[in-house]
Parts: sequence; structure tokens; C-alpha cells
Amino acid sequence: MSATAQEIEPHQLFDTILTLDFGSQYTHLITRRLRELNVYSEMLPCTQKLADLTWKPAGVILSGGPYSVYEDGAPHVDPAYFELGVPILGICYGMQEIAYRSNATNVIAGTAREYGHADLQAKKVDGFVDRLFEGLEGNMKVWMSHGDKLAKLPEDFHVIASTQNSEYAAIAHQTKDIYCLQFHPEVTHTINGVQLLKNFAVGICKAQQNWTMAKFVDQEIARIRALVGETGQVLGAVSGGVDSTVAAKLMKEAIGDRFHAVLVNNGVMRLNECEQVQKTLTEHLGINLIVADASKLFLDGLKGITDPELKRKFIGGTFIDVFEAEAKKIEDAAANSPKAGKINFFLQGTLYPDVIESISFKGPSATIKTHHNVGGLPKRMTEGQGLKLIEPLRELFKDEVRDLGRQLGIAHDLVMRHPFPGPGIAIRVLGEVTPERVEMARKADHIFISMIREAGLYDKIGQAFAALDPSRAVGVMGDKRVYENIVLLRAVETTDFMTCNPFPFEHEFLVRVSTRIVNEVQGVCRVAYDYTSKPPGTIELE
Ligand SMILES: Nc1ncnc2c1ncn2[C@@H]1O[C@H](COP(=O)(O)OP(=O)(O)OP(=O)(O)O)[C@@H](O)[C@H]1O
Ligand SMILES: O=c1[nH]c(=O)c2[nH+]cn([C@@H]3O[C@H](COP(=O)(O)O)[C@@H](O)[C@H]3O)c2[nH]1
Ligand SMILES: NC(=O)CC[C@H](N)C(=O)O
Ligand SMILES: [Mg+2]
Repeated sequence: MSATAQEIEPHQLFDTILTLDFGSQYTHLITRRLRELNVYSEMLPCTQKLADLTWKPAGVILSGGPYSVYEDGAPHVDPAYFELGVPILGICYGMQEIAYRSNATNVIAGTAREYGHADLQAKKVDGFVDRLFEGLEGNMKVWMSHGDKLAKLPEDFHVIASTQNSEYAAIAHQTKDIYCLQFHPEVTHTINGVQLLKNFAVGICKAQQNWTMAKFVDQEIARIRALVGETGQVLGAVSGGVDSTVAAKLMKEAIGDRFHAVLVNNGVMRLNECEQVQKTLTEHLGINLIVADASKLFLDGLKGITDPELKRKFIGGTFIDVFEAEAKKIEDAAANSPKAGKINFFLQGTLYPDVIESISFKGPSATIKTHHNVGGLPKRMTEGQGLKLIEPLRELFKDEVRDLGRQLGIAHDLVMRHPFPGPGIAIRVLGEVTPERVEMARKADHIFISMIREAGLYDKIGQAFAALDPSRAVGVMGDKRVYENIVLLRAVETTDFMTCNPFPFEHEFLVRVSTRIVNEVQGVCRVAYDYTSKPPGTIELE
């Protein structure tokens, strides 16, 4: 990355609150809540040394975490942050860490663990420590999740709020800008938690609330131009999904037709999807999209594969083969023309949750599905062809990407599309994938999604699709015995796709969908609705 491109990273442009992650499930919510307040925030692992940080945060938050500060091997913060001269807020583990640093006997295992609601009473101390609870002087419902507690007040600290169980529910240093909360202000169960974070970030750290999408667009376009230079060419894998479409539009704005978008028809896309995506991207967004039809290659190769992970591996690997071939074709076609030149960049729609997943301080975490690991797709491409990655969305959450899409003038329907996995219908045809089975799943999915749209439910649902079960069932159709396939419908409510609940359709609606699918999709005689939440299920069935 060139020096100019480095200079305009968001944390250089916006006052940034740094959240150091000690492994809590809620750490990313701290970052989210601050950004909702238009304060830019980034999350780094708790092992981040201040000396290795290339920018100065406006304030530092130490998150919660599953460890006990007094345990062997528990993570500890680099003491240099306390000499940086910016305000510090410790949340739960973060609070215990601050107390422990002051004196190791300050933190002990509590006699009663405390999970859930608590009634908090803020206390006026008459001093600058009152600023954290400014405007929140009365009673407040907060959410606790801890087993350890402070045994005594660290030296030079005041109690600024208590609950019945936690005498030290909030404490603050008498002269330095150090604040600690035993409860979690970042979860929605803490009523007014956002106000507390605002008091810290805006009131105490003096961070400006100027993180907006409009600003991000300008800044990101400038960054891409600096990175790619005057002649650089960029290749992008574009699926028609929200992330790659928004990223592609941004590239188009930044470098025009030096951006080449490629959609791979892998034979497991939805009904008419490739045609529609091509039309939308070309006509509506002015992006020149090449559709590489590799459907036979994919479908032939999928023959006989039943294991979900093997399907993903085969599809991922074949994607790369196709992209490599396309990159070469584009270069060859431009040879001896003014546009001749090597493609030296590859666009990827990586989002912040993927980044968080890979940097979060959780220790070795189990891989549930390979797609959760960042950068699986283009690794061989980037190493093999020496392509450099461009990831314009890597600081953004999904709803921020949607916001960015609207900012770039992308139509509502496109911006609000449900996510669709790269391996497509191949992981929705459970067991072996054959062209006939793909066709059944595809038709059933089309009926289900069209009916959801007609009922005005599409935007209320996080993701919906039809899948095909590997077993068959007996039915009676037109007085004849049939032994045919079972379609599984899945629709979920979710905001972050990490957890979900089944969507509560009205019974009558599902009956109507079922009737249409059985009537219209040849080879299907049963329809079932999946009521599993995540966890223990996952959103996809494979
Ligand atoms: N059929 C395809 N052709 C080209 N690239 C694809 C295809 N399917 C997936 N990709 C690439 O893989 C990436 C990951 O897919 P993913 O589904 O996570 O994102 P998306 O499709 O852009 O957005 P969404 O999450 O809304 O579906 C895409 O951003 C795109 O770069
Ligand atoms: O690009 C992708 N490649 C995959 O292999 C893949 N598997 C799941 N998903 C999508 O990820 C989200 C969470 O899905 P799960 O609960 O099934 O893990 C949901 O939005 C899923 O559709 C994938 N996306
Ligand atoms: N949520 C947390 O940060 C918990 C901190 C610590 N592990 C405790 O149980 O008290
Ligand atoms: Mg997709």
C-alpha cells in the first residue's frame, strides 16, 4: 500500500475510539453503538501494543471478557495506554483489569454470579467524575454478566453508581479520566446504555460526531484512486449480492472502466439470476459486467460430492480457476490498445464482521463452516498472480454497507437483497447435487420468495430460501401413489446473521406456499417449514 493511501485511513480522518477486545461476545456492539452515534470506532485485540499503533485514539475502551484477571494466562492490557493521556473506560473484565492493575487483591471471585437485569442508582460525587452519568441521575435498568467482582475500591477512585448486589457497579478516578462499569452499556438491555457511551465518547473524549456515509464515500474514493494509481486495472468478483454490488459501484465511481466485474455462472444460481444481475448492473449502475458461464464445469465437478465442506472447497477452488482464466482474457483482449496493461488489483467485499472474526481475541475458535474464514477465495489468486487486495468495505457492518449503497444511488430492492451464499443452491440441495435437483430447489425458491414479496414481508425477513431434502416421501396426487421429493422452507429474523429466529409466518401463508410448490414444481410432493433457531441450527442447512 502506498504512503498516500495509508495516510487517509478512517482512523486518521475521524476522531476514533479504540476498543480493545478481551474476548467478550459483545465487544463488536461497543463499536456499533459508537458508530450509531456518528463517532468512528475500531476494535483491536487486547494484545495490541500501543507502540505498534500508527494512530492516536481519542479514547480507549477495555471490553469484557470470559477470563478472570487473577488467573494464570489471563490477558492484560499494555500499560502504555495509561500514559497516553486519553480517557479510558473499562467494561466488566475491563473494569476488573483496571482495578487489578492498581492492586492484585482488588478483584476476587464473587459468591454469587450475576447475569441479567439490575437496578442501578447513580451517585453524585460533585466533581468531574459525574460527567459519565450526566443526564442519567435517576434509577437505571442495566444488564450484568459477571462472576468476579471488586473486593474493594481501588485507590483514588470514587463509587459513581451502585446496585443492590454490586456496590462498585461504576467507579471513576478522582483526578484522571479513567471510568469503569461492571455492567454492559453496549447491550440494548441496558436502557440508556447508549447515552453512557455518548457521555464517554463525546462528553469526555471530545470525539466529534462526524462519521457519516457521505464523508466515507468521498474519503474511500480518494483512497482507492491513490491506491490504484493512474493506470492500474482492477478485477472484481461480483455476485449481484449486496456487498459485491456496493463495492463494485464504489470502484466504478473511483476508476471508471479500469474496473472489470466478473460474474461466474456456477450453475447453482437462482432462477434467471445471471441475466437479471447483468441487466441491473449494466443498465442501472453503468458497470460493465462479464458473465463467465462455467455452469457445466461446476455441475460436472459436483457430481458425487455429498459432504457440505467438500462442496464448498470444490466450488471455491473452481471459482479461482475461472477468475484466473477471465483475468487473462481481459488482459489479452486489451493488448495493443490504449487500455493495455496488467490487472494488478483484486476487489473483495470483506465486511467488518469477517475482520472482527479473524482478529478477535478468543483463542482458537472452532470453524463451523469454512466461509467464516476471511480471504478463502482469492488466496491463490493474490499469491499466484501477485494481485493486491482492495477491500473498501472492510471497516463496515452490513447495515452500513446498505447505507453506503443508498448513498451511491443503488436502488432499494438491490440494497435490501437477502444474502445469498457463494456456493449457492449447491448447499441448499442437501446431499448430492444434480441438475434436476437444482432445478427443483430453484423453482421452489422462486415461488417462495415471490410470495414473500407479494405479501410485503421481504424486508421484514433477514434471509429466506427453499432447500431440497435428500430423502423422499410418499404422496397421493391425482389418485395416484407418488414417491417424490421434500422441499424445506427456511426464513429467519436476524440482524447480524450470527444468531437468528424462525420467521413467524401466518399458518395460512405457509399453506398457500406449500400448495403452489407441490402443484407447480414437478417431482415435489411435500413441503416442510424449518423452525430451528441459530444456535443450535445455522441459517443454511449445510
Ligand atoms: N457467482 C459469483 N460470481 C462472482 N463472484 C461471486 C459469485 N458468488 C460469490 N462471489 C464472490 O464471493 C464474495 C462473497 O460472497 P457473499 O455472498 O458473502 O457476498 P455478496 O454476494 O457480495 O453479498 P451478499 O452477502 O449480499 O450475498 C462476493 O462478494 C463475490 O466477490
Ligand atoms: O458466501 C458464503 N459462502 C458460504 O459458504 C456460506 N455459508 C453460509 N453463508 C451465509 O452466511 C450467513 C450465516 O450462515 P450460517 O448460519 O449457515 O453459517 C448466511 O447469510 C448464509 O447464507 C455463506 N456465504
Ligand atoms: N462479562 C465479563 O467481562 C466477565 C468478566 C469476568 N470473567 C467475570 O466473570 O466477572
Ligand atoms: Mg452472495
